[in-house]
Amino acid sequence: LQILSTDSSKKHFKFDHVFKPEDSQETVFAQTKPIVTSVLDGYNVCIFAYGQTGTGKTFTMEGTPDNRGVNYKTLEELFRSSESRSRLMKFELSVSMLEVYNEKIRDLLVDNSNHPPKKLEVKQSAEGTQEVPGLVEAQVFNTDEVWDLLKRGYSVRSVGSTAANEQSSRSHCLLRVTVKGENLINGHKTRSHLWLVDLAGSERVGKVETEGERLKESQFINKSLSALGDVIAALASKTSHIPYRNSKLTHMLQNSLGGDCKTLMFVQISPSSADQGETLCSLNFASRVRGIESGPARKQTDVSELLKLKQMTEKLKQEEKETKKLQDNVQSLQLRLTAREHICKGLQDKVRDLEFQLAEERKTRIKQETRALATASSSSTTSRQPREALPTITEKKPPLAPTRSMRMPLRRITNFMPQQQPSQGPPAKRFSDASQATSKENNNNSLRRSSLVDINALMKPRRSSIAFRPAPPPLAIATGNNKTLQPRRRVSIATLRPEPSHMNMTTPLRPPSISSFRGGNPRKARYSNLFAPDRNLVTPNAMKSSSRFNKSPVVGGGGGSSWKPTHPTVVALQKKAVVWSPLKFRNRRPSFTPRRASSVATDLVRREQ
Ligand SMILES: Nc1ncnc2c1ncn2[C@@H]1O[C@H](COP(=O)(O)OP(=O)(O)OP(=O)(O)O)[C@@H](O)[C@H]1O
Repeated sequence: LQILSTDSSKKHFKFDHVFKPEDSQETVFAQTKPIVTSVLDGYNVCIFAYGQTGTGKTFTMEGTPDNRGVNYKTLEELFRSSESRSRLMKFELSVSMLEVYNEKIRDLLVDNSNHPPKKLEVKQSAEGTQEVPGLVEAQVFNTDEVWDLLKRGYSVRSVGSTAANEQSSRSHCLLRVTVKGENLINGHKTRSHLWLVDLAGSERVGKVETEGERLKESQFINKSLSALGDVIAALASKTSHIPYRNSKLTHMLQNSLGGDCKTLMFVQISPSSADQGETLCSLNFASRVRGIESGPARKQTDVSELLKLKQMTEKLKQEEKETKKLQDNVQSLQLRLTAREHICKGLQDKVRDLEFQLAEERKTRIKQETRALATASSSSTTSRQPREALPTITEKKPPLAPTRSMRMPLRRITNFMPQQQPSQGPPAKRFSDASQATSKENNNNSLRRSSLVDINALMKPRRSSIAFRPAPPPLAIATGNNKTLQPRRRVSIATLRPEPSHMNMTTPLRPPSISSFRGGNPRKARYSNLFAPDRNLVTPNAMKSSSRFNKSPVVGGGGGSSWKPTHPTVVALQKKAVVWSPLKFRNRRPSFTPRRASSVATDLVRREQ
């Protein structure tokens, strides 16, 4: 492009394409179409129009209903191209419209007539791109919807009348087309943006004679365009710091200006020589933009999907770690449970064995007891004098000289065999109690009666029909302990109560006359002699004429006031061992027949003497 100045100087500018005044919208878009369709391939694309106010930027981008501009034709081409690739790719198109008016972002697709405009800010997303949270993003499926949206946005755009343009754009208008593509073959997804920017016209405040609100708008417009120029200069000079955030416009177009996107800029100039200076400024600015060497464009994958996949992968790894940890815990618990079950099984087996052993022992014990009972029963039938009771008698021997309380009626102690009854306490206990009672010589009669009653009650069930001398324990015999024989001496006291008609038996105090023995039954006489005490050995009780033995009433007797012995009494005292021979009682009643053990005892007594 060659600019002829008034001073005949020429300035040459080199651009990719120079459109002539007669070129149509189709001609302009024909040069634009290759780059806008790059958005379908996953590239970010930015197209913006820069130039002096009133030079046709809005006409180029928006166009008129009868002569539609790049915006509409771009979307029209995107729908057509996506349709042609529908076998390989699936696309979703959505549109956003906003304007930067006096350094404020306003959503053009929101009806703000009834409500104050919502404040929007530029934010950097996690993917590193600049986003405007809250901005309406309307999905479109055909060109009619696109045209309706564009008309609605254009209608609310801030437009004012200036000296240079009756419908001057007082803001930067930005149309953002978001394309989401998915490769139907390999599943690869892309998400890219196409920015179509109609910049507010640069203008010289003094020349356009702006004032008031228009002047303020012009100042913001020039400030933002100056920030855009600084960013372009920085990018061209490849400085380390790019001042994108000096204005909302440059901040929002950060990725489109200096990133890995494809950028196209229209520069509208005025053919009027009067606008030569503005034209040269615009051409110089465009020349700097053209000189920017940005990196190669890069296809934009769907970063959101990538981030989701990355997050899912990390979450999956974390869950795998937790799962492995839980599995280890479960395995450990299973091992512990198995060990516990083993221990429990061992204990159950032991309990079962013990129960079985206990049952066997119970059976054996029942058998032994049954056998013992049978044996005891059989022995009791043959002899009602169980030997089990003998040790009790021998161990608990009564005193030699029983006291008054201990003394039993002679008739009562005759012919009984004390037996041990655990339920009533051992008889020795009674004797022991009685021995304690004997330490008190002056017991009253009531105590004596109670003792007698107890003894009678104790001895009543053991009453035997025979006089019996039990054998001493074998151990006592072996050791020669003579004391084991003393209980025999106590039991050896026997009272014979002959029939009133046969007074053949006598006591030492009342010796029978020889004539009476001779005239009577010789057997009884001999038996009486056996129990006759030694005349030289007499117990104190027996020596007393007033002995209580003589005065003791006859149990079950006639109940006379003064008792007199009506029959002779034979007393075998303990100092006088009674010796008899079994042969002498061979023909007697079985109850009078002494046992072999008794004979042994007798022999021992004899040796003792
Ligand atoms: N190539 C063109 N063919 C026919 N008319 C045009 C052409 N370019 C611009 N115009 C007309 O010129 C007038 C101003 O154009 P436009 O509003 O597009 O300028 P602008 O650069 O957007 O101005 P501003 O910056 O103030 O908005 C409009 O009426 C428009 O119809």
